[in-house]
Amino acid sequence: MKKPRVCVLRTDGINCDEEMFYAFEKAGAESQMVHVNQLRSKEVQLADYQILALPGGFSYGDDVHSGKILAVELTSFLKEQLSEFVDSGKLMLGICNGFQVLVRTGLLPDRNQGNIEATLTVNDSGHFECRWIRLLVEPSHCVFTRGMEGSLIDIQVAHGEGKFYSDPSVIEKIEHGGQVVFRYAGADGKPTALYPANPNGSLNFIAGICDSTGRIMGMMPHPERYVEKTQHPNWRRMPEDTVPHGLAIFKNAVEYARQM
Ligand SMILES: NC(=O)CC[C@H](N)C(=O)O
Repeated sequence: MKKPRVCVLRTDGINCDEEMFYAFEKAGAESQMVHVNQLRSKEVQLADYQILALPGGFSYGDDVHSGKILAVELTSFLKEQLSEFVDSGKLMLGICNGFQVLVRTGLLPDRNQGNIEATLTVNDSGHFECRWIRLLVEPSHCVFTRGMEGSLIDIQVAHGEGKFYSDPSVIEKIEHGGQVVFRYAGADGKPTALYPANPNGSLNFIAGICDSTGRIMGMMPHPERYVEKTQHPNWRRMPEDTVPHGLAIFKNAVEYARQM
């Protein structure tokens, strides 16, 4: 069966692109590094891919606001291509800086390019948080977490601006629309506002959301950093057949994209 093709989008300051590339390859896809200028010049066509992956990092040095400049670039020069991509049933994944970009384009929470309805702002702690945390996978429309609902996953965060924040009416829409995909969880497995289990103070403990189709997903934590068992600090104590929690997310995406 043909491998789904993944466009791993790069630009100045992105630094999690190699990991994203590897995670999708490991999950059975064919990854390709694409610089945003290659899409702008039409040297590369977005339509040739089934998945668009926006990696983490510090695009354009987090200047103005994390993810802001890349978001403006995308909505200014690639708006139609992005809409066509989503409307044709394809997948988009934004991790950390990629999530910030998706929110600042308006593609999240619900495919409204140019209309920013939410933000990811400075962590309540006031500093960069880089460590392992735990997430609860919520029941949602998200195709990336099929079969994982209700489970707890171990994952790393690495961000300074990860606090999900928006108007209460937007939060309500996301909550009632089954668009909350991940929440920060405490040692008891329940969603929590308490630091350090919740690293940023996100409203409703939100760590990741999807659009109403479930095909655009953004999350602050980094699943691409846990696609090998040995990346987990306690890997020696884990059962032989443990599937790294991050890999499960990429496998779901690849499985879905195979059916296209
Ligand atoms: N790892 C990342 O993608 C970091 C995102 C962003 N630069 C922040 O600090 O919030």
